Amino acid sequence: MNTEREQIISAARSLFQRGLTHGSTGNLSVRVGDRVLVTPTGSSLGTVEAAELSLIDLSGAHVAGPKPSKEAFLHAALLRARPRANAVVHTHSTHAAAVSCMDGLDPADALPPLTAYFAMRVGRLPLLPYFAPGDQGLGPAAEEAARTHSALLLSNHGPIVAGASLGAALDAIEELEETAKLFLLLRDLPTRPLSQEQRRALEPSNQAQ
Ligand SMILES: O=C(O)[C@@H](O)C(=O)COP(=O)(O)O
Ligand SMILES: [Zn+2]
Repeated sequence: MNTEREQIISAARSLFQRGLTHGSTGNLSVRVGDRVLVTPTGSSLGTVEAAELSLIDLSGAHVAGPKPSKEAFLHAALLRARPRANAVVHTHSTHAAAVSCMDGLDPADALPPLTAYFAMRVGRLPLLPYFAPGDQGLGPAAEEAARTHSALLLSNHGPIVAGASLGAALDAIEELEETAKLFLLLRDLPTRPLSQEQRRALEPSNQAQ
């Protein structure tokens, strides 16, 4: 059984090696009791090591290790809002980041349910207002939205997703990225998303993640 530290490093490498994060963007966290292990600020997910992870509490306060991600407060907000979630992943994956910059999106439902897998793994995707990275002013809106949604899109930035496990959060953020890609590919074509009834039949219950 991998430790939480090893799980974070394995997920970080996987995201980086597949181009889902670049440079020193993105951050990951895993709940450990009433503490949270989170990647340190300024680190590359391609090279960060298990011994370099930071520990915060659920208020977002730094407890031990190097200075945590500047988004530690957001990770803590999602974990507070979703007591059954145990992991949070944030990336700047290209297609989701592109959608986060588009004008005219429905802020309550930023991507249509193009596929069943999106409806199952992501559900509805709120678009949160723009705040500079690390601006704690985003915390209350993120916490409120996360009570009823496991995935959020940060305007002009990228997605952040909570899951019951790190594997579940990765599945969901990867599905969000693939659906953003489909959405951009299909922009000039007539498309037929799932109906509201088809969508509702597949959406995760808020309690399940
Ligand atoms: O976009 C940003 O600057 C952050 O949201 C980010 O992705 C990386 O920040 P750190 O985790 O503080 O390195
Ligand atoms: Zn970011």
